[in-house]
Amino acid sequence: MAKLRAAVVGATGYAGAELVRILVGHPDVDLTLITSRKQAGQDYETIYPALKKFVRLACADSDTAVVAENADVAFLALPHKASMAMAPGLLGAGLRVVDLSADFRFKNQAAYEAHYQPHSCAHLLQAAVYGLCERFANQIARADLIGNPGCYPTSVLLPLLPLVEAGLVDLTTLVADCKSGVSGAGREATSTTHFCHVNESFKPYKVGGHRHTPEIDENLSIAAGESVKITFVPHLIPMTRGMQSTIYTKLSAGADEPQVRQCLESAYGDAPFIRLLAGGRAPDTLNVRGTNFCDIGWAVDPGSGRLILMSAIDNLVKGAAGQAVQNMNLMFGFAETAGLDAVPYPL
Ligand SMILES: NC(=O)C1=CN([C@@H]2O[C@H](COP(=O)(O)OP(=O)(O)OC[C@H]3O[C@@H](n4cnc5c(N)ncnc54)[C@H](OP(=O)(O)O)[C@@H]3O)[C@@H](O)[C@H]2O)C=CC1
Ligand SMILES: CC(=O)N[C@@H](CCC(=O)OP(=O)(O)O)C(=O)O
Repeated sequence: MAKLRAAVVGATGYAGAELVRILVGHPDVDLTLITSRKQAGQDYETIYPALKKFVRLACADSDTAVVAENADVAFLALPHKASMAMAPGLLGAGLRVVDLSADFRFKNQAAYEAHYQPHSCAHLLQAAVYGLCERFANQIARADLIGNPGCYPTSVLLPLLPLVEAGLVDLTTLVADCKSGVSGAGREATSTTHFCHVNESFKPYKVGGHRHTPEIDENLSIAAGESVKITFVPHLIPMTRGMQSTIYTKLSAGADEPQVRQCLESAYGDAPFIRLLAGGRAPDTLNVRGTNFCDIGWAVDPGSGRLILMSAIDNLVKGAAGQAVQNMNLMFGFAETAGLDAVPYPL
């Protein structure tokens, strides 16, 4: 049977490179096209030498018509705004699209526009499916356009959504304290992501105004059936990849730890990429590095009675490219783990 033809648009960026790495090892996919504007014409192995002997493609320019001719599915690993300029043309040509930017993550256009920019194809927002695979697999399977979730929202929503749906947590007391490796900021160094600024340093950023807050709020609110506002504080940590989120909340009246455990087990017992760590064990970014796993731990603090949820993902994999490929697997009826089943490094 012919393999599915896949294109990675923005293949020279960090999320794009991770997509290329995963897709060249995918049993059901032929990676037919990789693109970049600035590095068009350049052999990929000269850009990412680690992939020599695995990728024998040169970058094509990021042109909608060329992508449409050469692929059945397109991954848009582009900045916000660039994705919404390309997606309608690709959909119109019959491709299915997984967009890694925020352009198709929101149902609420006003919320998107308040934190990003005016939307140029807002008519697609309702048809697009939020690609949080463990929660929306049925809708994803039928979707032509996926808004792949942000890395921080993935790490916060996976532990929290089942508990919110079950009414186990007090929605007025949610706090998410999250840390990301520097690759989350993309390939272009800035004055705040430069080695000298990040090395041996640790700090919160965009406090009270990060664009992932409305994305988290929208999904918590849908799950709760009422407006929910979380306090979310991101931090930059001096490592290349990895994301750790610690979430604090009061339990609802009468709720306890065994109910929390049962709720998470019933939500994720069969989920191939969620690993539940019972007994207060803390997830560690080391254990998910390069993998599509989300490790989740929890504990009830005996003093305050607060529930503490903890999650660890690789921001480039479960937080971006891995989840994007998992979405493609669900859309095309492949095994959910296809291309994503490499065994993690134990250290
Ligand atoms: N890094 C991460 O951990 C995560 C990233 N994401 C999302 O994935 C997307 C890509 O992120 P990331 O890989 O980090 O970003 P990078 O800056 O590393 O890469 C961006 C890519 O897009 C191309 N590009 C940039 N501007 C444009 C444009 N205007 N039109 C067409 N192509 C363009 C670049 O190549 P060229 O300029 O040569 O065309 C490059 O290949 C973003 O939307 C990001 O929010 C999501 C979750 C996590
Ligand atoms: C460390 C760092 O800078 N992280 C990025 C978020 C990562 C990401 O790419 O998120 P989107 O998919 O929504 O763009 C940030 O805080 O903006």
